Amino acid sequence: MIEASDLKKYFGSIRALDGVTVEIPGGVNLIVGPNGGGKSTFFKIAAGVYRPTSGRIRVLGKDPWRDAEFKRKVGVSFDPAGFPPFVTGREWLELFAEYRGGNPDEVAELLGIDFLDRRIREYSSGMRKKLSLAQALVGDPELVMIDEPLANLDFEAMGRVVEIIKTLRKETNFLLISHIWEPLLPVVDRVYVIAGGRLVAQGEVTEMKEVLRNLYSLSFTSQ
Ligand SMILES: Nc1ncnc2c1ncn2[C@@H]1O[C@H](COP(=O)(O)OP(=O)(O)OP(=O)(O)O)[C@@H](O)[C@H]1O
Repeated sequence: MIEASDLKKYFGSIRALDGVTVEIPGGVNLIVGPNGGGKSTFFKIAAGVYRPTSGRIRVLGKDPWRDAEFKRKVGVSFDPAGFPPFVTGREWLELFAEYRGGNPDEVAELLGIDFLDRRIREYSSGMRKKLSLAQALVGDPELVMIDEPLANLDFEAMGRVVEIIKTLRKETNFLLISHIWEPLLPVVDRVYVIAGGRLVAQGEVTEMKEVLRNLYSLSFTSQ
């Protein structure tokens, strides 16, 4: 689904990604790692937002930076999400539905969104997160990429998102970045740890539970 080879992204002297080689198969894939480790940079290259400094990436067989067709097959939710303030949630989702298909009302119902006709500038952070998730899901894309799917959500909404992934994983692939990884583990297939601009661990979720627990307790004991 995603293949990267010696992928690098430098911002001046900052080596945000410093040679990542990875093959991410279909399924539900979770990227974790410390703040500033390079997760979002990898995500943005995979989403076609950043051009790599060097190296190669293919997502669903396409070059995300160059291939316009790519955007019809992939739904993306960034964190933080950027929206134009004066449009309504419905108008925003209609833009995505226009080129990817799908129905804004259906995806809104799935996420428990009952505020589609209000202007986005009136939304709370949790409402913005839900709209951003809806934007990634509308039109049933082949790959759904979500940066922080559970951030800013209440417990009910978190449970709903986990259930949505559980249902959709039969026909859709996911690439997730999440600091809140524990609720996601039951629906995740594989975990990747990016730190210091490098891929430092990867594996099936069953093998990675211990690695995750160690990372978590290390980050507490080192403070
Ligand atoms: N647009 C940018 N310009 C300059 N430096 C950047 C830019 N984006 C990221 N960086 C730097 O690249 C490094 C990796 O950042 P990145 O956002 O990829 O990390 P992350 O793992 O997603 O972190 P977090 O968990 O805090 O979101 C950091 O040192 C960051 O300061």
